[in-house]
Amino acid sequence: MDMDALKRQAAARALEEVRDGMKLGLGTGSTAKHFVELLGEKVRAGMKVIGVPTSEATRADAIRCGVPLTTLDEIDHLDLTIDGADEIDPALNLIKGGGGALLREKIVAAASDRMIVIADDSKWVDVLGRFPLPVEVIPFGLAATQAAMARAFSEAGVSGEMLIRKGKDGHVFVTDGGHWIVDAHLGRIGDPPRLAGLLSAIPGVVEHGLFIGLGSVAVLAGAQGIQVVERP
Ligand SMILES: O=C[C@H](O)[C@H](O)[C@H](O)COP(=O)(O)O
Repeated sequence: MDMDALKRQAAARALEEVRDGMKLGLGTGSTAKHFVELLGEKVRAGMKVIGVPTSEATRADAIRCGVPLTTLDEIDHLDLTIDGADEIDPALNLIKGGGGALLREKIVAAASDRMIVIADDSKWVDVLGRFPLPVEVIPFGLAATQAAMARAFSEAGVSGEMLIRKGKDGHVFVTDGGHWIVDAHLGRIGDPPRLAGLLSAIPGVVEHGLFIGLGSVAVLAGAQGIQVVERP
């Protein structure tokens, strides 16, 4: 089965957790897009839900699929967020932000009672870090911020190249919040909560792609079927 079919299966399984009347966080990326499309079918069949999108791309998808939207200014609490991930470890720590939406994704996940992470099972890893860690930064003082990041990496026992993300057009990638992303190629992150804390303490870092204690359940689709893993 191709990867896209697995992503859709994970999205369909997560949709079974959605109840009438729920306030939902809508994730970003190719897996979350399947969820929004399937949710749109339910809405057209009469289900009443309202969603908060985690990116301008998801906002456009949700509108196209007829999913009613609101914002975290109108409501301050969500029942459930469904989102993809770039890597998931057995503690359900995540790396997110491959699509650049980590900041809004984390704000929305943190405002939710539960977060279901949907993915094909290639995202499941023993140790996070093979996927470059996205760190959203303020362009002002970038060299100083990167130096502080290097110190944080060293304190957390990791190291690796930091690359400023470029878009397909070759220009610096700019997030929905107007910031830049540094992708840190760390290889192996032995202690994700420690690194998360160190990065969060750097003034020029707006947010990082380590999601610690936010994922409640992972729905993983693979050749052998669907696996549902609860956070230990
Ligand atoms: O910024 C993007 C998000 O964190 C995505 O959820 C993540 O990159 C996974 O995306 P995909 O489902 O396309 O692999």
